[in-house]
Amino acid sequence: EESGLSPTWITDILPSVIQDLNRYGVCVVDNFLGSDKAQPILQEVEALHVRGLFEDGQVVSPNVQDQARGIIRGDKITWVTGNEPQCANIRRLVSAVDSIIAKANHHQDAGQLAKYSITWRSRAMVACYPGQGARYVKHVDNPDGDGRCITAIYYINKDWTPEGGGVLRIYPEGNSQVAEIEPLFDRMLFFWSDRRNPHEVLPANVTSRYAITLWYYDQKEREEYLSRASASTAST
Ligand SMILES: O=C(O)CCC(=O)Nc1cc2ccccc2cn1
Ligand SMILES: [Mn+2]
Repeated sequence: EESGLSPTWITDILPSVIQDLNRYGVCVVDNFLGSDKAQPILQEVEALHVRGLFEDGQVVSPNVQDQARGIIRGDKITWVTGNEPQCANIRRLVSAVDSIIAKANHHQDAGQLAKYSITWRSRAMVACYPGQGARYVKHVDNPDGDGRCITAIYYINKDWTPEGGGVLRIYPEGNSQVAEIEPLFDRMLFFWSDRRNPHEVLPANVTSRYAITLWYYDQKEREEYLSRASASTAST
């Protein structure tokens, strides 16, 4: 794949990613990279963890009512660009996801994806839920138009069982169906980042529930958000 051409597997899964996002707002791809490529990614993440690079997520919410509810998220996170020396395999994952998102965005049958121009993405957020019931309360990733249009989450939990917990529950807007996504090894998940997909992480019992998240930005929404933000700081 280093030739820069997208591997055939990327073009093969593209239609189902586009179709599922348009139809359900959510898309799950199992055996995304194949275990021989997924395993080294897990090892890099475990190495980051062993080296103590994970910090507590936002342990207590800035606003009071959330504080009254106690911890709103129990994840520990670290951000990587993928260019760090020990993250070569994470970088391969990131470039594979970049390629899928770019091709889907420009595909002639992109549907709702066509209204976005996805020109930017976040760094990779590597998260670990340390077990003992760690969870993330129901929330929307992008409730107020900060530019994020697609959330991409890659799970790397070997031999996951229901007792392990840590299921991602998505409540697709306008749909009575709740989606329960098990954080399985080498599973890739895409969903719209806005209010269409409130979601929560149910209490995790396994020692470490790992996931790598990327957020993709729509250029127009991002620029409008930044100009609003700068206008508000200018006026203060
Ligand atoms: O790991 C999963 O299955 C998803 C967890 C999740 O929703 N994480 C998450 C993490 C976030 C960190 C900072 C700001 C917003 C955030 C929104 N969501
Ligand atoms: Mn989220």
